Amino acid sequence: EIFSSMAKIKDVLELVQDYDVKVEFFDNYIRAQEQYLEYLSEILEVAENVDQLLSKDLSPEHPAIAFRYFNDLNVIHRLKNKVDVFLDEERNNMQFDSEELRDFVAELPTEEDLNGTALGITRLKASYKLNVSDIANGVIANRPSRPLTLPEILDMIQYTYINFEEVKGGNILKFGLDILYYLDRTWTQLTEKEVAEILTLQLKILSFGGCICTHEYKHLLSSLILLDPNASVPSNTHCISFTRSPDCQYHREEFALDRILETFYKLCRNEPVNPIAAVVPYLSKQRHLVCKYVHNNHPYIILQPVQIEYLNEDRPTVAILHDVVSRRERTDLRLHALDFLKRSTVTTIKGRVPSPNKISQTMIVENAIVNKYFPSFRQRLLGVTKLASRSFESLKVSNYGLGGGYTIHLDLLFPAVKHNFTDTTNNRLTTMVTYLTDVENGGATVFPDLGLRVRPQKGSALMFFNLFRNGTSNNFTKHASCPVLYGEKWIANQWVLRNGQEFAYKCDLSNEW
Ligand SMILES: O=C(O)CCC(=O)C(=O)O
Ligand SMILES: [Fe+2]
Repeated sequence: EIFSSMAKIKDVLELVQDYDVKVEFFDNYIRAQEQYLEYLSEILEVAENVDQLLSKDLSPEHPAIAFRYFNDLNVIHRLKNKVDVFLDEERNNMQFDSEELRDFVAELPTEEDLNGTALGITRLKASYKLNVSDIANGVIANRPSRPLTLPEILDMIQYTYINFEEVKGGNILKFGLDILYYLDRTWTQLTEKEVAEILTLQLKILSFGGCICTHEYKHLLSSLILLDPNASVPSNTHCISFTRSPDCQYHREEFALDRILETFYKLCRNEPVNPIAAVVPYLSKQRHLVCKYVHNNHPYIILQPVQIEYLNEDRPTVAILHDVVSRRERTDLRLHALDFLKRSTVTTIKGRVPSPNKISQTMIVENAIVNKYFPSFRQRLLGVTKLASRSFESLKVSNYGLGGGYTIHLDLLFPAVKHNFTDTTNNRLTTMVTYLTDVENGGATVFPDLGLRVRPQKGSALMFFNLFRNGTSNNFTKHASCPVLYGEKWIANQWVLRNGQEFAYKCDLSNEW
């Protein structure tokens, strides 16, 4: 009882005064909890959004849908710092595992992923001549999805130009401008703020292209200033070399590509192309091309011979080996690879960096593992090619990403010595690209010089010889993977080195097969 003693009443009041400090603590605590709850409800909102998309059975193999997922999930990632601060201050007395939340957030797509996705879409647009209205309407490869909202499109364009300096390219500039012009023409109820945003982006892109003195730039600029006199105007900081005409008409024209790129893209779109003149004499034999069954008396294929389909008989030999990987092996290889996949990299003066030419993740399956877990696959390749097993490299499994592909290249380990006739380096004699999946749309392997296009067929291997008999590089084998337009592409590459094949493939001084 307190009321019956004045001394005790005073005591209580003093106690409350002492407690002020603690009140501040509670105040902070509650505010932090409120922020945290706010953060969690933002996560929930995004998760519900994604859930709703997923429940409509919309596949992330659809580039526009993938962009939308990433854009949504990135919202959570951007709040990462908030949750980190909260968790670090140990004010979390929530009923769930906060480390788990931290791990979850760390796995979500970053700005770099959004940049990569947006660039993937620009690559698809350029290589497959996609039309901007389709992209804006969420239609890719005739697969529909919900039209992108204006903020989503603007986000997509913004993300395209993050790290722009590193990815300079006409098609990338053209992508943003094309979509913005499309928006300009089609959006009827844009707010002033949205128009200003579009104008700012247009100016920014034009300035990337070094076009700030043009009539067009000045015109856009005056419209922007009218809308927002305080607008911060992007200035020309990057004057890049591909501005073709002084009045910057490039956004209305297609970029001129060099012949080989042009051929590459045409092959990707399955348009007819002619092989280069130098290989025409060797292609004449194509009339006699055969499709044959081979077992070479090899125990693994004697009961189930392998069908070889020649696409080019000579200089270089290009063939498809049908059904060399079983369904079980294809699934097991993919499952095995999944945990180890790493972004394909190249070595530069700055060390190993993500390869701009190969948009995929890869992993190596060592020979011991291949021989133990995938013996039939290995044996079938040995049986059909009659090559010596000691020169088989480890298997390299790759999975391409969004808009992922591999630009034109030769499969040589030592490109620097490719014209040296006294070359004794142990280069790659044979490539076998084994397709572990079909690809719904895109993702063909193409040979621009030969005018050849090979559509991935699960279980089959595309085989070609990279070297002439004298050991020098056959540059007609340059090849590329078209970007995956829709679906998923998994391959396993089996390279076979030259040394050790002296009996299987005799060498001589000729540069012929
Ligand atoms: O993915 C493809 O179709 C080709 C792959 C390739 O050329 C390579 O990995 O060297
Ligand atoms: Fe290759």
